[in-house]
Amino acid sequence: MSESPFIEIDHVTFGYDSRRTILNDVSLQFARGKVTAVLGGSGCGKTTLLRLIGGVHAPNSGRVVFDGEVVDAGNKTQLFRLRRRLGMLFQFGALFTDLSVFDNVAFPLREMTDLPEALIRDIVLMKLHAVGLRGAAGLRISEVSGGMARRIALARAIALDPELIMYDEPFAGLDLVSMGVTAKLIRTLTDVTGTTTLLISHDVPQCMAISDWVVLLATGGRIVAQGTPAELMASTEPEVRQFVRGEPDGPVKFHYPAPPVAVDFGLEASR
Ligand SMILES: Nc1ncnc2c1ncn2[C@@H]1O[C@H](COP(=O)(O)OP(=O)(O)OP(=O)(O)O)[C@@H](O)[C@H]1O
Repeated sequence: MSESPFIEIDHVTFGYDSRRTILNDVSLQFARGKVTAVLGGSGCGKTTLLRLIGGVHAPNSGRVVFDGEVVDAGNKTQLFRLRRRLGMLFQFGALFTDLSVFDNVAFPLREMTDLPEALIRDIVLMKLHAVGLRGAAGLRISEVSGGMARRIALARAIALDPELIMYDEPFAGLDLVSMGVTAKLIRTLTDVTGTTTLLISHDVPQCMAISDWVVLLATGGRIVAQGTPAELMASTEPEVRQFVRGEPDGPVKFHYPAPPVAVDFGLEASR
């Protein structure tokens, strides 16, 4: 990577408590202006990684570097400044259901800036236009489909023109068409605005289709592999193949270690 990365995870170890390490000596880089996807099974620490980047938690050791600045989870002034540069699309959108589409997108602008309402209106309509939903501004959230809700959440995430956008499971719960629309939108927004995009997901095909770089993560934050989608799809490494093809069994076993079936069902004396 020639240019300095926008985000650097530098030998980070983290656990929510002392009993269990969630990320163990993880080092990763997220390139400027690119879409990077972090793929991995449930519980391997993807969301935790986003929380560390956002300064919600501090690593036990190692550093998170945000555009050259070490993130200090204890420094409120710094966090406020950095979070102003960060857009976040939460799992399932997390929209305010009692507000209109317009007010959901306007929310961060009203909370974080002193812009006059007339300007806020123009920005909100522009952002909704970018996701194809300017015409839906007056609807209530209860009146929109799941796919539309995801796009509204996207419009809200880009309201403040962030330099980094982090998407937590942007495809979860969507039908195939809405998934494709959302994926294409993430790619287009990155290209048009030059943001750095970080995407965490279980969805291999969508991530492969829109990412510049893909990281495969396993339990403990172990990096199984990383590379361009083409490199990973062509890999002959058994664990990578299992991952990208979604095969139920391979180096990662379907069965959690257990005694033989015959022993558990009393068909054979335990050894
Ligand atoms: N606030 C918390 N306190 C304690 N443990 C937590 C907390 N949040 C997550 N964990 C645990 O940390 C591990 C990693 O969780 P994380 O949400 O980062 O995984 P993930 O890869 O994003 O999973 P998923 O794909 O299911 O969202 C899990 O075992 C989870 O139970």
